[in-house]
Amino acid sequence: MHPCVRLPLVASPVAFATGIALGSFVTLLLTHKRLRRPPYPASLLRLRKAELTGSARGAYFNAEDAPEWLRGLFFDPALQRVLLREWEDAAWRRRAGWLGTDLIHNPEGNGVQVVAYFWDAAALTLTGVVKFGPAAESHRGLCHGGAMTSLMDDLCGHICFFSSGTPWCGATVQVNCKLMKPVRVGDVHKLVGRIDRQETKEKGGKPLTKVFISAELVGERGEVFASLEGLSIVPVVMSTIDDAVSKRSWISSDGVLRDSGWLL
Ligand SMILES: CCCCCCCCCCCCCC(=O)SCCNC(=O)CCNC(=O)[C@H](O)C(C)(C)COP(=O)(O)OP(=O)(O)OC[C@H]1O[C@@H](n2cnc3c(N)ncnc32)[C@H](O)[C@@H]1OP(=O)(O)O
Repeated sequence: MHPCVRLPLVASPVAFATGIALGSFVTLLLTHKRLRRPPYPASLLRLRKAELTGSARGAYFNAEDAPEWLRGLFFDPALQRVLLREWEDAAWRRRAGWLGTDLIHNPEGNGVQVVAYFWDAAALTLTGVVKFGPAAESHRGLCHGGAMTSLMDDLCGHICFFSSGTPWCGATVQVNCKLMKPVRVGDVHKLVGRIDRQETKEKGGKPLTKVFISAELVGERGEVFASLEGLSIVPVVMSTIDDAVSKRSWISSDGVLRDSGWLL
């Protein structure tokens, strides 16, 4: 056979191997690039609180989305804006092992929503902007009492975590909620909670702290719609998964309290 005729037979395994090598190289490059890509949305890792004013800036709820009477929270220097990655970044939330959407912090939700939390570390006070959507309805045009109770449970858990250096350090064990006025679908109210006192004692050779929490859901004219007397206990290990997400810590800078999940 003429050597020219045999050439493709010899060349094809070489071309095949070269293709494989090239393909692997490109895949490696892409993977490497993906691993090195800054966390999404990258801007949320860098922005100072004062810059979180408009939706173009990244967070799903900002000063310009808030009613006038609550806008000051976004600019109060005593308050840190809380940005947890699992609330803001749905793709990361799925990748990191969450199974669904947060009952209270779902950007796409239309039930009861805390759309922004602000932490005052000196006063141990947590303030939230709360929206009540149509999925929270029970009586015609009015919200379900469970919407207010879920809200209070969320505050109780978070106030305990924000006041501590590590996440998932405790558990809410009591949410005693007083429902005082009907909340209308479409209302936007302010939630204010605080740590009233803490009692530490020894249990099984280890310290156990009871954190007593109170809170109110208030309207624009100061009317109280619901109140809370809550109790959390610390430490309690709630997560059964031992990974980097479970070991997150707080990053406090430029008026923002972020979880270290933004770095994962
Ligand atoms: C940096 C990144 C951060 C990310 C943060 C994400 C945040 C997400 C936040 C999400 C937040 C969302 C919302 C959420 O939070 S979601 C979590 C909702 N909470 C739960 O699911 C808790 C369920 N309960 C339990 O699992 C157990 O009860 C635990 C494990 C907590 C305690 O069982 P354990 O067997 O270990 O303890 P113990 O029974 O010896 O009790 C110890 C002490 O406590 C007292 N006690 C107990 N229960 C009650 C009670 N009901 N009322 C009054 N007191 C109570 C008890 O009398 C005793 O005191 P004393 O009698 O010795 O004086």
